[in-house]
Amino acid sequence: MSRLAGKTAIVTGSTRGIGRGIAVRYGREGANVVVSGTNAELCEEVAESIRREGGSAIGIVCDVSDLEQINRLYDKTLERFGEINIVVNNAGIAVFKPFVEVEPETVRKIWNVNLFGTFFSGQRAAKEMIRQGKGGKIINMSSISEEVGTANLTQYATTKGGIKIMTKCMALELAEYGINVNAIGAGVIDTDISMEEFSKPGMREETVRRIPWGRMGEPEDLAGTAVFLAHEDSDYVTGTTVYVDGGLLAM
Ligand SMILES: NC(=O)C1=CN([C@@H]2O[C@H](COP(=O)(O)OP(=O)(O)OC[C@H]3O[C@@H](n4cnc5c(N)ncnc54)[C@H](O)[C@@H]3O)[C@@H](O)[C@H]2O)C=CC1
Ligand SMILES: C[C@H](O)[C@@H]1OC(=O)[C@H](O)[C@@H]1O
Repeated sequence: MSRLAGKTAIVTGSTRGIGRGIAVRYGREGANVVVSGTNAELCEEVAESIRREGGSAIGIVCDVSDLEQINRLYDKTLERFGEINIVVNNAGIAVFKPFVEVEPETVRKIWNVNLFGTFFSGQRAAKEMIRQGKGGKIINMSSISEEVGTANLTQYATTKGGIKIMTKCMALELAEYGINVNAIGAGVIDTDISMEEFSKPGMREETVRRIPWGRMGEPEDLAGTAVFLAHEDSDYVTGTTVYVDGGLLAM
């Protein structure tokens, strides 16, 4: 289980949920992992949990909606590990609200984290990978929401649709450098992002009822795909979304 030995991976928004699951798995696969998020203590806590298992990890604070902090994340990673081979642009937020009610500040905030953050972290990743001249792997966290509409999530789904086409355009531009750019299209995963929504009466049961696999996903359900897209086994895969959704999109 050392499929990523010798590689350095940044995972944005990895203090909990899906990002944490990916960071922990990357640690088990031998990568140097940079755990990142807006809370310094939590970054260090997750990095420490990876080190306790024998992995290599550090925590670096980064709010991905701030370009200066993105640049600091990459500078510090290079300072510590010398190279960046894998970047998972996972940080994301969602607010459930009807289209006709959602306020401009909320929309701006979501677009800044989900779109601006993914775009400019990806841009810096690409610049470093081109400079290093060894290719690289960029993985953007998307959703089934890039493909199907969801009521009350227009402000969020718009960002995932954007990430879908961003992934394709980046893949085209970066192919000549041997840099793969792909997305993971997650289904409904049991994390804090939708905790409030799923605590409404009947919501969880109704959602699970629609999932062919019969349960919501767990962060661990995505980790294997994240390893595949970070590994040379996926060298001929680029510009696409791999859906991990328990069959939701098959309906
Ligand atoms: N849970 C789900 O059902 C699905 C989630 N996703 C996506 O997966 C990604 C991770 O979400 P979850 O783990 O589910 O949610 P979560 O809320 O548990 O985790 C989100 C992570 O992003 C971090 N984050 C938030 N704002 C940030 C910022 N400005 N800068 C840096 N980090 C920030 C949070 O601290 C947290 O670590 C998101 O991009 C989300 O859109 C996609 C499809 C389904
Ligand atoms: C925020 C949603 O509950 C979550 O995010 C997604 O992208 C999925 O479609 C889930 O519904």
